[in-house]
Amino acid sequence: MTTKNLPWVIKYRPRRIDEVVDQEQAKEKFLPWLRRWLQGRPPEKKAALFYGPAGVGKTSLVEAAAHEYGLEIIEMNASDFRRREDIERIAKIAATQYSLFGRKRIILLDEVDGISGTADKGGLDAILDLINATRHPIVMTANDPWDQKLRPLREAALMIPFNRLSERYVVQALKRICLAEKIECEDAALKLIAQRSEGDLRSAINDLQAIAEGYGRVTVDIVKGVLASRDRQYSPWEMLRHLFMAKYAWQAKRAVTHADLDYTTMLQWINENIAVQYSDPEDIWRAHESLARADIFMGRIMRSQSWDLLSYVFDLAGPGVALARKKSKFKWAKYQFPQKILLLARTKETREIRDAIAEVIAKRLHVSRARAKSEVLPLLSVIFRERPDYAARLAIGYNLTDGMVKYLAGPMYNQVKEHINMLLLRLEKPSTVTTITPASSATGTQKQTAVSTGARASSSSASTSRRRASTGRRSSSRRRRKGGGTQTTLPI
Ligand SMILES: Nc1ncnc2c1ncn2[C@@H]1O[C@H](COP(=O)(O)OP(=O)(O)OP(=O)(O)O)[C@@H](O)[C@H]1O
Repeated sequence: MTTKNLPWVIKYRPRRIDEVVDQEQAKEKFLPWLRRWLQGRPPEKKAALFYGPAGVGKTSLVEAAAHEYGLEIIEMNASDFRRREDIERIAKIAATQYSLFGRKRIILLDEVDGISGTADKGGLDAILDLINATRHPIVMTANDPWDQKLRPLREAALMIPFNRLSERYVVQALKRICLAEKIECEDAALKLIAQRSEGDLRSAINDLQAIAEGYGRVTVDIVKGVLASRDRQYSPWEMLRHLFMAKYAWQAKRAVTHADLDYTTMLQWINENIAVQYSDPEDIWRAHESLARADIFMGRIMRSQSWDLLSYVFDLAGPGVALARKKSKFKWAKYQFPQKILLLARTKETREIRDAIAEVIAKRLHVSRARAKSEVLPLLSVIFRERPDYAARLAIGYNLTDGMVKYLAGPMYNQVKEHINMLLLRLEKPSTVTTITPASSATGTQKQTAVSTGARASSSSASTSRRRASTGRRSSSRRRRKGGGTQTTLPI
């Protein structure tokens, strides 16, 4: 992926310790502890536990320090703590002094508060064993380290608190990104984003990128509009973005419960965008598995009206899909409109055109609309595809709209249109210009065009075009005699 497509939280993450802003107290505790490791004098507490709200620089500080001191990062997160072989793999690494290339290491155990209840007791014990045996610094991160079950970890680690960033620093960070991306950003707009983020720089940067990419600039009005709409409901695109970016189950659940879509359509949107967002086949498989279960519950709800099952749909379609991502790196994906919905829309459009053609035929041939549709329309379609010259006469004679001609002629549309134009030119005075003009009412809801000639034709209204269709040869020839020459209707 080029840096152009990278999420800005990744593109602009700190590379140096001094780029991690507004966390001076944390640095004051962490850096001396780390330096002792690097000087070969491991501190008494072999692990540090970074704790505090999301998006304030806990992981960034580890990464920046590793970069600055040339350390190799070995990283694990909560979902790996359950797999014995993963813990053993990391334990082996922790027990060796140097990496293959002679670099020192730092072990990062992200989100240790994700270890839940007794189910992960084995994982917790394995981490404690790791801390005892390690020959490398271990940094753990957590948002909420105060759970009773994490007590042994708290006791084994140097506790390092992280605070929410102050508004001033968030605004500064956003401004730097605006400059680098050459985006017009109003200071007051950045302030609004910062206030809204409540000290979570990750969420502020994500908001900035979404607004800048969506609107091309960041102004107070735009930010106000976007933030207000967010309090209401998520558009399908916002829902997907929040869902796939969710780090915690509650974020993913919020994305699906706030989607401004009916539940079945929402599942469709997620279904068709999983593979757009995830790249690892196993992640994709897991996400679809969870979504399929959500769909089964949805089916049950529709059949039995048991709406109490809805929370299972939300859990499986939200956290189930979001937390299925284990290996795929986050990327800034362009979500697509579900093809299934597009196809349904197209079918509706086609149905409307067929009805309109049937109406024209029924009036002309004095047959029912049903008969026109089942018996005449297929025949007409064959003629339009086989005999463009004759089709042109029919189109003009029946006063068919451009949409109708397109539907009947299919791939032969251009040929039929050519014949229509030639015919119209022959019928009119040589100086007349041939145009395809709007006749918006011909099929009710659709915007269509009727086949006509002459400069004034564009002003012809729907009712006159219908009248012309029924009065046929006499009215058109009368108009030609009068010298108006705006609409030609051919007999068949
Ligand atoms: N103090 C900071 N200084 C500079 N950038 C920051 C800071 N905090 C957050 N960021 C930006 O936000 C992104 C996310 O930060 P980071 O992953 O370090 O948060 P975190 O505190 O580890 O959050 P979580 O608890 O959710 O893991 C970073 O990539 C960086 O762009």
